[in-house]
Amino acid sequence: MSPAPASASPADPDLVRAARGLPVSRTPVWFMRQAGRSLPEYRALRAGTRMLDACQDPDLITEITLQPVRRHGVDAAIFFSDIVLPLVVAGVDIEIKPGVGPVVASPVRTVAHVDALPDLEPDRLGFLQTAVRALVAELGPTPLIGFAGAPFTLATYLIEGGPSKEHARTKAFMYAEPEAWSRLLQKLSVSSSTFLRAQIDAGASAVQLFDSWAGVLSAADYAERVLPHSRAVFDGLGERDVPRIHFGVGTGELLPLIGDAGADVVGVDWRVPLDEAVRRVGPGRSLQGNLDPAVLLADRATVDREVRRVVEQAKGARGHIFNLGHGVLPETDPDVLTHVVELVHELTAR
Ligand SMILES: Cc1c2[nH]c(c1CCC(=O)O)Cc1[nH]c(c(CCC(=O)O)c1C)Cc1[nH]c(c(CCC(=O)O)c1C)Cc1[nH]c(c(C)c1CCC(=O)O)C2
Repeated sequence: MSPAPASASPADPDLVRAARGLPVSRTPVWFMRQAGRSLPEYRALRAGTRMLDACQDPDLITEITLQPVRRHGVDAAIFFSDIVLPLVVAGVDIEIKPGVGPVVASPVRTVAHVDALPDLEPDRLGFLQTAVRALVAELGPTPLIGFAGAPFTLATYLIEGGPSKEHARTKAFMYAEPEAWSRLLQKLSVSSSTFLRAQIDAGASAVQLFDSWAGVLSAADYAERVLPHSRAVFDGLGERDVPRIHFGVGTGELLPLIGDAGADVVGVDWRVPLDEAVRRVGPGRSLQGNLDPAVLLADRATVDREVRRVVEQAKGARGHIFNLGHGVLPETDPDVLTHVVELVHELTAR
């Protein structure tokens, strides 16, 4: 029996319809890192609370997730959390240092370290499901995007012990210990899948898998040593019929492959124009992106010109979700974000 076609009803939000290549009333817009330091109300709410504590407090999660929806009128909320949270909940000692990023107390450097990594017990995610349910009730028709980190990007933090530019230790481990590498990525795929399932089962309408640092790999290494594990994350969602978005930075050479992980939507950074991305990604998938976040720091005429260019270059895509090519920079003026949402809606109203 062939699988049932992806279902969608006219009542589905534009984000879900664009992800499936169906007609929309206007191009949906949201921003990676829309909740966060560009918003004074976020900085006020976070004052005195550590990032990973905030990520485990249902009231804070709910309020922080809603802030950008209220302020900007974006077409989706993204669950406030972090890609390392499933590891933290499982018991791995990780801190998110302000201005640095995730720092791991005991990096994974040996086969024994891999085998000692704790599994994520789904019943530890009650706080997350409480927050998702509260959010879905508050959001009404606005969809909530759930997310997780992809196995490769999570492995870079575990192996390097923190953020890194070259990811040399990660690659060295991948080449030197192929079996342990595969076991590590397999463990991470299970935990990311568990994290996504918890969000979908509590009411998330779409999911995004962040493989932020996959762009440091050659296409051959990505295809052989990474992609199967990202695919396992999506496969682990089973019959849950929500659109799947897959994104990484600097993935120009990987665009023909990334969709094969099982994505309905491929996220593109600012390096590859969307008309070229359509050719590289191929048919049957929508695109998300790809305004350079730094453009938002420029003058209004430049912002408008670049927004128009992105909208124009997306015209050949099966569906388009407007976003930045990576996260909102903390120094961004939030009024510019609101303006971009209005402009995209105005330019694409049908
Ligand atoms: C690589 C990665 C991380 N975390 C994440 C990724 C993948 C996305 C990407 O490529 O940017 C994912 C993430 N992190 C956060 C979100 C929330 C949802 C959203 O996009 O609005 C999401 C989707 C909140 C956050 N995650 C983090 C913040 C800032 C914490 C603070 O407010 O002090 C937020 C709002 C911390 C974090 N966490 C991470 C980094 C590099 C940092 C920045 C450290 C810093 O510069 O201070 C790891």
